[in-house]
Order: sequence, then C-alpha cells, then structure tokens
Amino acid sequence: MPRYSIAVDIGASSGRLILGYLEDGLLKLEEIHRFENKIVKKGDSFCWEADKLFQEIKNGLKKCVELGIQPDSIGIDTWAVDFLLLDENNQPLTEAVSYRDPRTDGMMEEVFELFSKERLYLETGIQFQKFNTIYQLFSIKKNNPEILEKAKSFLMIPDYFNYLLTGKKANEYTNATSTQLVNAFTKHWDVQILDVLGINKEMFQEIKTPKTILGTLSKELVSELGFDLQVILPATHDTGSAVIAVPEEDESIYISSGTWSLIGVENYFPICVTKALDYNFTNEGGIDYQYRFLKNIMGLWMIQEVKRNYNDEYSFAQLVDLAREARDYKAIVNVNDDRFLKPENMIDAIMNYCIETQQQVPNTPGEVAKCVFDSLAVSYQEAVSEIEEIFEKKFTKINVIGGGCQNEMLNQLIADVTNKEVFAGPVEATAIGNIAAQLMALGEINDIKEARSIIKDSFEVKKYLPAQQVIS
Ligand SMILES: Nc1ncnc2c1ncn2[C@@H]1O[C@H](COP(=O)(O)OP(=O)(O)O)[C@@H](O)[C@H]1O
Ligand SMILES: C[C@H](O)[C@H](O)[C@@H](O)C(=O)COP(=O)(O)O
Ligand SMILES: [Mg+2]
Repeated sequence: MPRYSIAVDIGASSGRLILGYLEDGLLKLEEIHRFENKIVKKGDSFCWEADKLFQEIKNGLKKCVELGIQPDSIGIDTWAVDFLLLDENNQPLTEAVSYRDPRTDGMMEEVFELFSKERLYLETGIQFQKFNTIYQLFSIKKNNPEILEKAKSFLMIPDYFNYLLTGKKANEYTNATSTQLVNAFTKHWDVQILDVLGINKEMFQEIKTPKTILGTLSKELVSELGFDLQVILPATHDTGSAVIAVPEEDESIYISSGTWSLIGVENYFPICVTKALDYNFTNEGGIDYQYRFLKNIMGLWMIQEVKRNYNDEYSFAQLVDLAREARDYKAIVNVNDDRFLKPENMIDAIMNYCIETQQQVPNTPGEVAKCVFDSLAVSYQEAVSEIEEIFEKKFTKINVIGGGCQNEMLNQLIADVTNKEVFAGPVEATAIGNIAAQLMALGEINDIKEARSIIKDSFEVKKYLPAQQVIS
C-alpha cells in the first residue's frame, strides 16, 4: 500500500491540494482541490484572507475523505516574507497583511540608518526587497508599537497554518531565511539585527528544517475530519519546494515561474560578495542547507493584473495567442520598476512607462501582453548574464517550472533571447517538491538525489531550442 502525502501549495494567485504517492518507481499526482488566492483590502491594508485559506485546506482534506483516501501526511508551502503575530492567548494581533501593502514604503532606508545595507547583506545574504519581513516588522514597530509589545509568537504564513493544524509552533528554515533576519552562516535568528532594530527576539520560534515531522492533527480537527495524519515540514517557502523539483540541476539555471519569476541556481554556500549585492541576488535557504542563489523578477503578476484589468475577458492562453498576433509590436519595460509592484491599473502603468521612454504605446490586449512577455524575457536574460558573471561560467540550460511553464511563447522567447536550451516543466513543481520532502521524511525516498531522479522520470519536460532571434 503506497504512502499518500498531501501537498498544500498556496501561491499568490491560487492554492491547490495535490495528492502524491509512489507507484512502480514513479511519482504519481492527483489534484484534490484548487482555489483562488488574492489580496483584499481590509481597512487601510492589503491583506491575505488567512482564515479562508485555512478553510480551503480543510475543504481539501474533506474531499480526501469523500474520495476514500486517507493521507499519511500533509505539508504546507506558501509565498514568503509574510507572517502573523499572536498574542499571549495565541490570537492574531493583526490581519495577514500582504507584502504588496505600502506600509513598508521608506522602511528599508530607515533600517539602513541603524544597520548598514552592506552589513545586512554580509550577515544574511538576502536580497533587498522593500517588503521583506524585516521592513514589515520595522514598520509595525514605528507605526503600531503596541502590537509588537503584545506579540508573543511570530509565525510565518505556513507556520501559522501548521499551528492551526497541530497546536505546535515552529519557524521553518527556508521561509525564515526570506525574512532577512536569519544569519546566512549560523542559520539561526540574527539576534544582533533584532537587538539593533529593537524587535523583541523572544517571539521568534525555534527554526526547524524541511523533513521535520512537526506533529499530528489536534483532537478537534481529528474529530472534524474523521482521520489523523502526520504534519511534515516541506520547504515551506514555495520556491524552496519548487527548486527541489528542478529536473536538470547541473549546469542549469531555474526560473520558478508563477506570480513571481524567481531565477537562479542552487549553491553549496552563500555568495555575499559585492557584485551579488549590487545585482541584488539573494541566498535563500534550501533543503539540506543548500542555498537558493536567485533574484526576484516581477513575474506573471503583470499579466495576472492585465487579465484582471480586462475584467477576465481573456484567459491566459488567449492572451498568449493575442500576443503572438501582435508580432510587429516592440516595446520593453523594466519589469522590476517599483511602479509595477501594486499599480492601480497595470495596463495604464505599462502605457505610461512606454510614453515616458518614447516607445510605441500598446493599444490592444495583444500588444500589452506581448510587451509583458518580451519584457520578462529581456529581464531574464539580464539576470542570466549577471549569474554567469558572478559564477564566471556559462550555463547551458534553463529550467522553467511552475504555472508559467505553460506559456509556450514565453518559453520560446527565453530560448531565443538567452540562446540557451529551455526545459519547461513540471507545472506543479512546487507541490512535487513538497511531496518529495514528505516522502523523504517518511522514509519512502532516501535523499534529494533519488528524489530528483524519480521526478525526472515521472514528469514530461518540453524542450525549446533558440531560434537565433533577438528582441531589438
Ligand atoms: N494555459 C496557460 N497558458 C499560459 N500561461 C498560463 C496558463 N495557465 C497558467 N499560466 C500562467 O501561470 C501563472 C500562474 O502560475 P502558478 O505557478 O500557479 O502561480 P502561483 O503559484 O504564484 O499562484 C499565471 O499567472 C499564468 O500567467
Ligand atoms: C514575496 C516573495 O518574494 C515571493 O513570495 C516569492 O519568494 C515567491 O515564493 C513567489 O511564489 P509565487 O508562487 O507566489 O509566485
Ligand atoms: Mg507558486
């Protein structure tokens, strides 16, 4: 009888519960439940609907019961940096505020007055994104100090869901590193940074690594669901789980392509040199204490917002087809410009950028979509060049994983602009990596090497060759 593991992968645009199990040496998946995730305005803040997301997790587990499946384990992964603070009664002190909320505007610069940028990077090796947890906490300390004074527990989003499942509190390592508060070398909370910034270090939990068996369901949940299971920590940072599932790890660069594009390589040590700082690369923690040397690129968030601006009149596939038809349109925007992080209207933001830079303004959905895809491909190429400069070597392959690997036009653009072989897939890489960590914890898979071999054999990957085309 196979061991059934449930991956809960909640990205910024959607969540899914996927059942995974080994059969004849291959990893089999069955999607059990899928739901929308989005940022909503609550009062003056942009927030995640944490309670709704937890209810969706339970809805998915109840679907297992309806299907006659009793999973052996569950693992939860989500987007990074965001958290909840619990009071002495273990009640959230605030809503689950999103990293796209403007409360962190200007906070990074204020932190640098207390703790230099260079020193922060040397200690943590983490990229400077204005929404990092460190700047969110500094904003709370500055604007709502009473919240920080009442805070007894700091739980990142997956940690919080694990607490609701088991009653156990822990901060999982890969996601904790995204806070920019974990020392890249000691791999523990950097108390020096916390002390200098006046953030109470007592609220942080013990850091636990992927493959840790955290516990089992609370009595209340066993009674509600009708079964118990083991709650295992995967790499709870979704990108950490995705990287586990990269099929071609040697000589290759990955692009975890979803709401964000995370482009990088796996490495054995943190690279905190000046050039990595200047190019704003990060050293997020990976499974088995690997480092995910990568950078954030604005990603398919831009086309998600374009789709929303057109009132969802077009599917993602239709926007790709319309972009293909706009073949003569050429304008490139800097996708990492702050204006694209949370604009009122993404289409207006793109149009204004083109006006400011004296480029042809996109006038049709196809031209807008093509501008997004061309601009992302150019941004990927820039990151590839930076990676090759830092590593002083040429990489031969690019692996595109995640929902974005279904964008065949973008996959071909990446091959053309970088002049490298592109391997697209698996789509559900994050869930696959999540399940792999659980099966390793359960002893079904020996190690990451075996996991990657099984994954490579189990999922189709589509190859794209460069067509020697360059975007002018
Ligand atoms: N059929 C498709 N064709 C092209 N792109 C697609 C298709 N389906 C999904 N996508 C892309 O995948 C993205 C979602 O990827 P996903 O990894 O699920 O995101 P996240 O985990 O951030 O929620 C969408 O924003 C869209 O751009
Ligand atoms: C804000 C973070 O940089 C972001 O969560 C990123 O690390 C990430 O994991 C994005 O995952 P998506 O699945 O939401 O694209
Ligand atoms: Mg995702």
